[in-house]
Amino acid sequence: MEPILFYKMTGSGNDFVVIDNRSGSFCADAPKCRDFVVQVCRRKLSVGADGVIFIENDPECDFRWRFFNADGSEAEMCGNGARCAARFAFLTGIVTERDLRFRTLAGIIRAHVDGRRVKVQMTDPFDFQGAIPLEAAGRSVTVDFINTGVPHAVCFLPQEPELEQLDVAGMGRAVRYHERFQPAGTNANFVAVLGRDRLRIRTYERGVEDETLACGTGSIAAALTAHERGLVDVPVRVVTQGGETLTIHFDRMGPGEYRNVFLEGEARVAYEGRLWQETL
Ligand SMILES: N[C@H](CCC[C@H](N)C(=O)O)C(=O)O
Repeated sequence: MEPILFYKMTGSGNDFVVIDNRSGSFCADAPKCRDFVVQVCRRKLSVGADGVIFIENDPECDFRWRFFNADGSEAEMCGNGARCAARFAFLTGIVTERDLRFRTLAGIIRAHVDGRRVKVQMTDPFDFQGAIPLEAAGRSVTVDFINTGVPHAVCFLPQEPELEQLDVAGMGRAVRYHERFQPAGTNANFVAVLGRDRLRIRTYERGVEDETLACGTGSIAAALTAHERGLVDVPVRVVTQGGETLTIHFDRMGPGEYRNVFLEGEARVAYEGRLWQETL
């Protein structure tokens, strides 16, 4: 069978296989698509990634996408993936303008591509819930919750050293699967406030089922809930586990109500690949 062409991209350490699927040859058969994603995301056994992005035709927008986590689950949105998708479309000539729009399950995303830096306007966050008490992994914690395209729980820690030492995989899994957030589950973010303009974050991602080096929608959730608590001003810079900083702009419209949410950071191409079927 023909090798499959793809770009391997990283949005601040959140890494993705990006495929031009305007021919429609993927995703038509959901179980096959899910199996393909799971196989290709296996590190050391195939390309390895946190997720797969398929770019497809759309009647109104420049394109539409379908986003899949490494476990094969399809997610409504991915902030870092959106930045990679926008740059991929510009680099491969799917779009010719630096300002573009694409359709996702969460809604339409606008993006501006400026070299490696990409700024995306997110869909409006919703379902803010403040100060939820939880028993997780044997600890009593309090989390805020907001949906920034996908569901996010945010736990603020008093000091950065506690964040560095935290068992994010263990605590994250306990929050992600907590009954309070079923059936959809949630991503789990652990945050330390570094200043009125900066946060430090570590994220356990639903669908990757582990800590990732960055999470765009999680960084937004942390910025919005920190602002709701009066801990930061706009814009908020979020220092991710991979060391890169994401910048988040937004307007607060009222208690737990945010609009005009923008996520900005680098989206890089690691390599262009030809995927051989034998690793699937
Ligand atoms: N794992 C997330 C989707 C990807 C979110 C993250 N990679 C981002 O950059 O927003 C979920 O299933 O809810």
